[in-house]
This record gives sequence, C-alpha cells and structure tokens, in this order.
Amino acid sequence: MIKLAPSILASDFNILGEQIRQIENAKAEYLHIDVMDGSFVPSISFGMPLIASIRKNSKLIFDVHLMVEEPIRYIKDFKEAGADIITVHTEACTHLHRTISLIKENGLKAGVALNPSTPLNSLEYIIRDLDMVLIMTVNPGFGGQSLIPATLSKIKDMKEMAIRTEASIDIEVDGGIMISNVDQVLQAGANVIVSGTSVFNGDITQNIVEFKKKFQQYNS
Ligand SMILES: O=C(CO)[C@@H](O)[C@H](O)COP(=O)(O)O
Repeated sequence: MIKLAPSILASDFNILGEQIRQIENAKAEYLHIDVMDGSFVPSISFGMPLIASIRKNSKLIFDVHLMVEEPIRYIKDFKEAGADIITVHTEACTHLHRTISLIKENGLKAGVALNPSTPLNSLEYIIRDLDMVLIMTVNPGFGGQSLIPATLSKIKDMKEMAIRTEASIDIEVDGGIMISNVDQVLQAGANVIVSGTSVFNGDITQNIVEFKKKFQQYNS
C-alpha cells in the first residue's frame, strides 16, 4: 500500500496543531518530522519538545527523520518524545548497525536515509535489519527544492536490491515531490511518499485527496 507522509517542515507553525488535525482527518498515513541539527545539514529545525507536544493530540504514525550527526546519542529521547519510526542517515553514523539495533531495541521501526550522492551498496550488509530505506530526492536541509532526476534510477535500483535480497522494506522518497511528478517515483518503486510544500501550500485536505487519487492505481 502506498502511504503519504506530509512533512511538517512546510507547515505554518503558528497553527501547527490545527494543520496536523487536517492531515489526520484527510487520512494521511504518516506525519513526517524533519529534525535538523545545523551540522549534518545547514539548518536547524526543531527537536524532542515539539514532538512531545504534538504527540499529545495526534494518533498519526510519527515518522522522524533525523538529519543529525551521530543520532545514536538521541534515540531514547526521540522514543520518549513519541517517535514511531526513526530514520538516520548512513552518512551521519559512525556505527550504523549499532544505531539501527538501538532503534529496534527501543521497540521502534528503523530506517536508513541516503543522500543523493550516496551509493546503495552502503546498505548491502544492513538491509535485512531495516524496516525502511529513505532515498533522498534532494540534498537534505531545506524544503521547497526540485527533485534531482538522477535519483529516479536510484529508486529503481533500490527496488531491485530489495527484491534480490528478499528484504521486506518500505522505500520512502523525500524532496521535491508534487502531484505533477509523483507518478515518476511511484513507477520507480517508492511506496512511502514524503511531501511538504505540495501538501501545505493551499488547501491541505484537497492536496491530500489529489495525492491519494494518484496512489489508487498503484494500490490495486
Ligand atoms: O527532509 C526534507 C528536506 O531536508 C524534506 O522532508 C522536505 O521537508 C520536503 O519538502 P518538499 O521538498 O516537499 O517541500
């Protein structure tokens, strides 16, 4: 099943609670939460206190994307704040296997994200331990960028790798995804679609309806 993960990086923080309610009512599957540390990526976004606060009023699956150096230091904190899925960057982890093991020991689903230039073979020995791989379709750090076309063949290669290794994983894609290009990532093999700008700009409910219409043919 194809899942939509609206990224709150593009939300209006002044009315964040209300916008999350709209997302929940429109039946998006995940809430994508981008945590940025100002070191692994240039920007700083938000952290555990915000997640703990929105957790109180939402039953959505919290899909937390840590753009943070050595995220192993914070896994327990993000679990306590309310994360359901934690995705870490392979480029940010000295000990990726240990980091993934810690996420799983905390009872959470574990994902690994790859920057656009990072090859898939960095996953070869860990793929069977993962619930999700996040293929970044832009360089992480900012919303509102354009999808990098070369990442489409990477998604295809990722799908082939998952089949070859018999790994039962979700393939999430993130960055520059909108109604007009979502078919391309779905055809390439993605099944979890992150979108910020294209969900939050304009009518959130209607935007989610449009994404879901696109998903229908891939769900049947
Ligand atoms: O992780 C990131 C950016 O680093 C993304 O989650 C963006 O927030 C997606 O936003 P759009 O490209 O859809 O505006």
